Amino acid sequence: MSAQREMKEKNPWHTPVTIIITVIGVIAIVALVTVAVVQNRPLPQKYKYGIVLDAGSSHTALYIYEWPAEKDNNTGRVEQKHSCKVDGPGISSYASAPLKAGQSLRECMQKAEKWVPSKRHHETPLYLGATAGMRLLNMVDSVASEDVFQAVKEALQKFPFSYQGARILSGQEEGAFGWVTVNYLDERLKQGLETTGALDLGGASTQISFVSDNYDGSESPNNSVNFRLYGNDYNLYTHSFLCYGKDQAHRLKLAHQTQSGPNAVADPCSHPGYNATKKYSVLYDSPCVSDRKPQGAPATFHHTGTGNLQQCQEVVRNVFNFTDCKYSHCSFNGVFQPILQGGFGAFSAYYFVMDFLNLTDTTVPLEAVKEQLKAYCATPWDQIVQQHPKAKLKYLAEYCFSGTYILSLLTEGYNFTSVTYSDIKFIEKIKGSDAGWTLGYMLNLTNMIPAEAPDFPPLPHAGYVSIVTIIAVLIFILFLFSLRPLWPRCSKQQQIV
Ligand SMILES: Nc1ncnc2c1ncn2[C@@H]1O[C@H](COP(=O)(O)OP(=O)(O)O)[C@@H](O)[C@H]1O
Ligand SMILES: [Ca+2]
Repeated sequence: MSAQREMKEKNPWHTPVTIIITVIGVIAIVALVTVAVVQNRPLPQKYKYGIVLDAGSSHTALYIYEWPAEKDNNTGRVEQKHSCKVDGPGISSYASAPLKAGQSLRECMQKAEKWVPSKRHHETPLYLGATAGMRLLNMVDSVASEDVFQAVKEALQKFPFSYQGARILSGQEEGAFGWVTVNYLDERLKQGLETTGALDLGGASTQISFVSDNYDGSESPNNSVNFRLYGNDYNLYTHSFLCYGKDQAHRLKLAHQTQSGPNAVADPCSHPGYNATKKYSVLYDSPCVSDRKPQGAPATFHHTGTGNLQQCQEVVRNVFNFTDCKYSHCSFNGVFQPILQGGFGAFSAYYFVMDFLNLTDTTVPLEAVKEQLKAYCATPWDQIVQQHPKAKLKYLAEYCFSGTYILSLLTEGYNFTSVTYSDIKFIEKIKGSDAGWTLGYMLNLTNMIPAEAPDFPPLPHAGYVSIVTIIAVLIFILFLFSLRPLWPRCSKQQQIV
């Protein structure tokens, strides 16, 4: 008993000085770590929002983007929170009833009011960008185009958001912002990685945008767009082909086919058994084809299908002009294009069509892709309708053409080969956000991509707290050791006991 008491008395941890020092030390460390944690704890996340309406030639879609409030101009954190497809056709189809263009947007706008927290409504920027459908309407009837914009503007201003305007994007903007979106979402811009090219297929126009080491902008400066993003300079090649979206290209092809016999078209790009009566006035109601209307054409023509891929490829080829090129390299129609470089993301109708045809896998050799398409085109129309009861008939009637057009555009138009075909990825979304020009457009207009690389804190929060804790504990241990002369000597006695 007495030996135990003696040992207790001699144990350094039981002397009043060391007990007090230890308690104070522990309290100090706990306080230090608590301050470090509390001071640097991420605040409850607050978000900001932005809304972009994509007024395409075939339809309008609304996108709501969201990003953490305190990191406006920082990293790749803007995400698509919600999208809404407007019912009905694109706004350019309302040329003769502009008010309806405005009304058509109401439903999606009301949904947007619910998605964006009401206290953020007034600071949420709202943009509408129109693409090739309105470019074409503006070309043939600029008054009608103004009326549509006026109606759209009045409809949008009724909502509590911060309306920032509605306008037609140039083809270059459409191409360049699609490229920004793809590379922003992939975090290639922030990390300064090699960028991905962007291929966008719409209904009325199509865009190709990429960075090539062989292009400095001097040859055909109209195709050049320069960006400085996160401290890197990009010299982007971009071109938009008006009338080469898949709906206008379909008109170009039909217009060409009706030249030879205006009463009937036996179309190798339509399925065997397909049969429809079409109006010339509808076919030629577009500046892309209006100059090709045959003299004295009847009011209608019979459109029937023969389902032959090889012949379809031949008629599709006719929509491109490969003859004159005054540059070192051209794609088609005498348009300059540098040598293709790097990977490409192909989105919008590229994806819709190739996904429907089960052809999004580009590791499948091009020849095998064509074989599959050949079999699809040759399938009788009634069988196609039966197999896809839910698909829209208008789309269904054109997937054979659309697939053929896509392959022809990529290989004969842009010069992808059976080797470089696998550099293309058919994509719909990247990390939950749709690929398209809208995100890039908003990032640009809100200055959300800085020209210079942002400064990052040297350590993440968890690393900072751990280091502070370890250093505090080490200092405390060192302190205890510095008090060693005060420690009673007990170890020998413990051994004796
Ligand atoms: N499910 C689908 N299947 C096939 N094509 C589709 C589908 N959804 C949309 N599309 C097509 O995608 C294209 C979208 O083009 P859009 O953005 O409206 O025109 P633009 O960009 O030329 O102004 C249209 O040709 C439309 O028909
Ligand atoms: Ca589009």
